[in-house]
Amino acid sequence: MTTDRTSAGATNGAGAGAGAGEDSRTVTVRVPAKVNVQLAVGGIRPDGFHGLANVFLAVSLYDEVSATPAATPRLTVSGADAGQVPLDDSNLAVRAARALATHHGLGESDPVHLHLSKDIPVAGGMAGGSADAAGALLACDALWNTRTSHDELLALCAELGSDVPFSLLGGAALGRGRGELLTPLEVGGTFHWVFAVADGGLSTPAVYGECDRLREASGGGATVADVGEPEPAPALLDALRTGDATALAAALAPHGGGSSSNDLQSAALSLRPSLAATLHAGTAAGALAALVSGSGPTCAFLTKDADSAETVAAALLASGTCRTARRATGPAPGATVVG
Ligand SMILES: C[C@](O)(CO)[C@H](O)COP(=O)(O)OP(=O)(O)OC[C@H]1O[C@@H](n2ccc(N)nc2=O)[C@H](O)[C@@H]1O
Ligand SMILES: Nc1ncnc2c1ncn2[C@@H]1O[C@H](COP(=O)(O)OP(=O)(O)OP(=O)(O)O)[C@@H](O)[C@H]1O
Repeated sequence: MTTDRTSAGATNGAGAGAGAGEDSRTVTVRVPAKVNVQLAVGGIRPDGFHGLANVFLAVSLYDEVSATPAATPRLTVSGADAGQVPLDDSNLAVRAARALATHHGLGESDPVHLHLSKDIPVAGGMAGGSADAAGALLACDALWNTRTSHDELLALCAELGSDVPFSLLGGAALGRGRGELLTPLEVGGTFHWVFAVADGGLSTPAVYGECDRLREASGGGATVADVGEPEPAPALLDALRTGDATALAAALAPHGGGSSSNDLQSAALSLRPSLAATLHAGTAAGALAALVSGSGPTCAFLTKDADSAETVAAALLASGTCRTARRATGPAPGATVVG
């Protein structure tokens, strides 16, 4: 079911611009979801974030963000998960538009109607809110003709959230720091994925907190000193560079069994034990590898090709272990103006 929700006063500024009426000048930006093919989580830093070696891959599930001049600020959202998206000032797209306006000293003089057409699962570990933030930045920059440089846009993205710079960049990249310091990665082919979307989301801070709790309980500690510097796996980077799905699958489960290149996987499973059945259903149907996407609860399945992806998606749906199964390929381009 598609819902369309509206909020008045939810975008940049509170008042009407001088005579500005809603008009037909709309800029639309398409932004991809992500899967973390590796998420090596270090210790807690003094600022409360975790140091990461975060290998991002953008995949072909997209949100679209449209910005239109309006008499008063507005935010509307459509899509199957629209009911779960906040319409107030906490919405990341609203925060992004405000951040850009402030950066250019525009104040509240150019109210916009932001519309989010959501196809990325909400609170699913696929950076949906981050995609909307990156999309709103690019759309408002084009609408306001503020000509923000790529580096300035990346800096604004980093202020909005750790995943937001990658949503702007797309493709594949290694994220250091808290995930915001990006180095683009070469990818030698197209990878086919299936994403099993769960009922209900998981909170990202709660999953990081559970990761710390599990580490402390096993005697490993949770600070930088205890955990050490996270590093990307050379075999995983090689598999991306050569476009070799079988080699990438091996790197996603480096020690066989239930091991995962995603250090948050055991925390997501601890908070949502039913995900074990989802992971099992996909591998039993022939997926090359299965892992939790980022902080979850979406589960990601790497498949040999498009036909295998179709088989795995059908089996996941039939298993009753997920709400829906979506097919996608990666890498996908980053935030792009489409209209
Ligand atoms: C799990 C991932 O999606 C993997 O890409 C990201 O690390 C999360 O990125 P995000 O959703 O953009 O997260 P942010 O909005 O920056 O941070 C939300 C919360 O997640 C936790 N957080 C996030 C990133 C990070 N490197 N360490 C953390 O501990 C912190 O509790 C933080 O307050
Ligand atoms: N534009 C937005 N779209 C979706 N959620 C948003 C948005 N803005 C703010 N949020 C809030 O952010 C929370 C996380 O949503 P999001 O879809 O970004 O999760 P996620 O994909 O798990 O994030 P990540 O993978 O970056 O950790 C939601 O529960 C919602 O309250």
